[in-house]
Amino acid sequence: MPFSIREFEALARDRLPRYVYDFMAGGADDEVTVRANENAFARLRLLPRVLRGRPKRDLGITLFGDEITMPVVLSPTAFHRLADPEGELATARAAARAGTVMIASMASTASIGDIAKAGGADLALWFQAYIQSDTGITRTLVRRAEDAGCRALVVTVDSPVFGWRERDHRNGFHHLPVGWHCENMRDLTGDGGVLDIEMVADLSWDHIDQLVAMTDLPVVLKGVLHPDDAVTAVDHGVRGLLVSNHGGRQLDTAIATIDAVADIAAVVDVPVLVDGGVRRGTDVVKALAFGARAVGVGRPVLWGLAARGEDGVTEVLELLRAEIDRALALTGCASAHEVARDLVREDRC
Ligand SMILES: Cc1cc2nc3c(=O)[nH]c(=O)nc-3n(C[C@H](O)[C@H](O)[C@H](O)COP(=O)(O)O)c2cc1C
Ligand SMILES: O=C(O)C(=O)c1ccccc1
Repeated sequence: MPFSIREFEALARDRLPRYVYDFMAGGADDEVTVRANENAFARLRLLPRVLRGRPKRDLGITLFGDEITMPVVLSPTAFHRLADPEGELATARAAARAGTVMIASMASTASIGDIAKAGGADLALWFQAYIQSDTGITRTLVRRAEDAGCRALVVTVDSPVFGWRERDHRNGFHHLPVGWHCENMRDLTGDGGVLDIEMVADLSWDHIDQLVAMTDLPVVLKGVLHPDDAVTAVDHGVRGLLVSNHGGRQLDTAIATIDAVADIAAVVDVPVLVDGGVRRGTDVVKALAFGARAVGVGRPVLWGLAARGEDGVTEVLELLRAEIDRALALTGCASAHEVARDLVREDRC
């Protein structure tokens, strides 16, 4: 069994067709931000406390009333069937087993209803949506998420247009293999077809007002990086923020997310999550120190899924759990809530 997420990535790379690995690993333009997300974690150094007498650690946290067993959620990623034949159904089972949140992508290769069934009653399932230009379509997607028992709605706002992914262009990867579809986009117009997901360039805060009014589910904005946008979001009824640069797949040279999260957590009272470049338990502790309630992982889940299916996702999540537990012990913290800002220092060199 691999000993680290890095080793899972190597296994996945060996197993996947080149164009699939490139789609998953790659990002926009020169991939500066893909690398920056990971490098920014490495640049931060921990300043541990000693002799605080803690027999064991509590990794649990609460999100919108649901208790989850560790401060790690599965960020939404498209097309899990490219990684494993069971696709999102395997991911949902692994998330349920781990006792954490799965954020299912609108671009899933299984429908939100089928994902909910696979995960079972214990899975805290959230749905990620791109707001569509036709409000009726957006409303239908929201109803499907509600009917599936989703506990929150995550609206991705960093994608008014699609990022320029050079690897995909080089590989000619623009569509799913024949016969596979974004199952959430089926039967939206009454003709039994599957709609393409639109990136909508004129999205505005009005759309967020509309969406918040459309549902009783808590709305989380994904892709906020500027503290002023975070404050505005809360003013518009948004109940949580996922600080994200889409894993470096949208705006290249965007700030590393761990460098953005503290300034956002400082100005809002809602739960703040962060994703991008989390590969070790120590990364999670750094995010908690900067005020995040939890982190999201995108690619690590895909590496587990590609390497060993459902068990691979479980192994990735359990590796992270063990690493977080060890990092908490070694920094002198008894729980996720005890991680204080002064545990992290910028590296001086
Ligand atoms: C292959 C792939 C597909 C993704 N698809 C989506 C998506 O459908 N919706 C979305 O909001 N974010 C999507 N993302 C972004 C992730 O939710 C997340 O922000 C990012 O992967 C976090 O960085 P990490 O991969 O370094 O953990 C995708 C990321 C990857 C790598
Ligand atoms: O690849 C992505 O990052 C992504 O967000 C996406 C969205 C819709 C369809 C396919 C991929």
